[in-house]
Amino acid sequence: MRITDDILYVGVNDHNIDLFEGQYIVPNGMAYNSYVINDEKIAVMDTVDAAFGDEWLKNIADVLNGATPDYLIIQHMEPDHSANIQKFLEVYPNIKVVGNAKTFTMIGNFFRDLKLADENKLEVKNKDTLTLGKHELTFVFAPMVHWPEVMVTYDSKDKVLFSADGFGKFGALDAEEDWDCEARRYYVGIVGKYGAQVQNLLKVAATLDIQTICPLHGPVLTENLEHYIGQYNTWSSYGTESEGVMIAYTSVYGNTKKAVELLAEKLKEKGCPKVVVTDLAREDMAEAVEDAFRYGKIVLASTTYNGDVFPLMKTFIEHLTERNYQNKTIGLIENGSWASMAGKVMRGMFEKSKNITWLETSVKIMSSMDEQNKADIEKMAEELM
Ligand SMILES: Cc1cc2nc3c(=O)[nH]c(=O)nc-3n(C[C@H](O)[C@H](O)[C@H](O)COP(=O)(O)O)c2cc1C
Repeated sequence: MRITDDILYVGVNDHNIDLFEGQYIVPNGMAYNSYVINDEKIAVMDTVDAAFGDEWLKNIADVLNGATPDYLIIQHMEPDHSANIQKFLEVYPNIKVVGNAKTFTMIGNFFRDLKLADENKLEVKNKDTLTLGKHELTFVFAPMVHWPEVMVTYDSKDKVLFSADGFGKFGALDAEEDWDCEARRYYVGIVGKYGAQVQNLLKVAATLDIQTICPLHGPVLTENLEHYIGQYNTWSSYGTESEGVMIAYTSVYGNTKKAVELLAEKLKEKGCPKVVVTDLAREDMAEAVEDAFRYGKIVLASTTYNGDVFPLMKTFIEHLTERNYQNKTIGLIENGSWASMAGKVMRGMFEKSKNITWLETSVKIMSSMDEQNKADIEKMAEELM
């Protein structure tokens, strides 16, 4: 695949993957992207997952027609991108691996048998440039987006931003699917905690003339870049992407679920633009977490369980607070049969979260809804509109 006259795609699709990063289901697989910049000097941008080393090397050889690369640029050290440095050196022993000080420390720690000679290393500092001929590359450090050694690379000739894991998504490149949905699940799940760092990077990106974004996962972005950058701006500022309400619940015997259904019905009656109801025991957790970040208003409804909140709700809230959940309006529905604790625990879990607005109305059910609960649900729906 040709991206510009001189930039070629040499990545791979993975349809064998079980879980991405040990926890995310990827029904449409995963792509590990890699690119060749073909100039007087030839640079390869990142490697791919260990399982695809041979396929990747073949892709490179196919586009190089016998030429030899000069540089292997390592933007990010997660092994799905860095696993084949050794393999690459075995085929091209005279190349220089380009990275920063943190990259080289991580190479040593991840790959104990890989002894990089000084002549195989080119250490760069933030904003350093590397000229390949017509192409001048600028390395922009992006610490904690989402690892400390991450750097992105800007090619001023073709106006391409190689964005490391930024602008990536789940799904192999041969899968036809909506970008926003799987890019949001990827972003919130994997980078969500580091909104402030992404905002810093977006500020630098705004100073560059970018016509193409080449991420390490997901499709190369060539059109409508304002949309993708706009989405990243919303996500990283913990803004509201879509109007509506998300209701996440757990229920053992179905009484909390009934209250949730009533609330959803009331909201729809009142014309709420979107009501998303999520059963935390049955939905993909990453999908639920993604929705909680997407909407500005959420309602958490949970049973009390052994003097605590139901475990799946606890896990869900931990997923939110761990990712710096903020700027949201939250309502609570709790249920207990003798000493309800769920509401108190749920609220307490957001103690350190910034800019949370609590609905005035909360709903406290004793086993099953009574008339007061129904009236409160009506009031809660009113408040959410
Ligand atoms: C294992 C277990 C532990 C529970 N612990 C408590 C508790 O500590 N306090 C309480 O008030 N209710 C407790 N309950 C009862 C439920 O919270 C209560 O029956 C609630 O109404 C269930 O709502 P649901 O119909 O939506 O499942 C417990 C239930 C189960 C199954």
